[in-house]
Amino acid sequence: MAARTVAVVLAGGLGERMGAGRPKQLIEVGGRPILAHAVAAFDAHPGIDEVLVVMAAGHLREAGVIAAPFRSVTGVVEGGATRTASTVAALRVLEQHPGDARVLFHDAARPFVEAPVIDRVLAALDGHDAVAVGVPSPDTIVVVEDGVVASMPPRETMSRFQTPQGFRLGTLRKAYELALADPALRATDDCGIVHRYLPDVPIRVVEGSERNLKVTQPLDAVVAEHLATEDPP
Ligand SMILES: Nc1ccn([C@@H]2O[C@H](COP(=O)(O)OP(=O)(O)OP(=O)(O)O)[C@@H](O)[C@H]2O)c(=O)n1
Ligand SMILES: C[C@](O)(CO)[C@H](O)COP(=O)(O)O
Repeated sequence: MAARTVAVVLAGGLGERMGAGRPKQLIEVGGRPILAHAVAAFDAHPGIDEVLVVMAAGHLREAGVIAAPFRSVTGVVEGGATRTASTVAALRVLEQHPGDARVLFHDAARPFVEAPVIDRVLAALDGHDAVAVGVPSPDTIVVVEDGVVASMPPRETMSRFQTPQGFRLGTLRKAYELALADPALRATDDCGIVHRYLPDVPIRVVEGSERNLKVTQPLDAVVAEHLATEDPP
């Protein structure tokens, strides 16, 4: 199979912090589900060949209906109990793709990812096997241990990670192979897996966007509704 560029939209979570009684990616903002916004961003991007949706168990039919209008969606598959397990489910579906394929993992909970951010990730994958998206932190970030400050990294070195995170598929496969053999595996994202298990692989960080927020708690849904209805910048 020729190397393609695949966007995986991770929608396998249950949205417990949102407390909406159903996965937050099914909630509507600006008149359509959060999941539809995220899928639409990749479907419309000329650099993306296909989109794979990973959905929470019990909600595949609903996700299928949402994904149906998008021509580049090639599948809606069931996720796992953790974000990491949902990525593994996607990697299984992508088994036939060659190692030099480009794959972008995006949180369905980030409905307003913009084309320039996707452009930057794709461009950086020409020179790097792993790419993250980050924005500067307006707050001072500290490491807290046992309720006291253990260290205060210089703020200008701090970046808040967003998605999509991009990889050459072979590199991500290798990182996950090592991760899955580790009984102490814990990670909040796919770059975390590469950083921990393939520490010699540089992870290029490109500029994200403040609009690319992750809808996590009820206040985020209010902000998202506002962003969905305001005029584009
Ligand atoms: N088992 C999981 C958990 C999370 N995700 C996805 O990873 C993204 C970021 O996760 P998060 O914001 O934590 O979503 P939830 O897990 O749904 O939220 P919560 O932790 O509040 O339950 C979301 O798009 C979510 O659907 C996933 O695909 N599979
Ligand atoms: C991948 C991520 O969005 C980067 O900020 C974040 O780590 C996801 O964390 P979550 O706990 O699954 O929301």
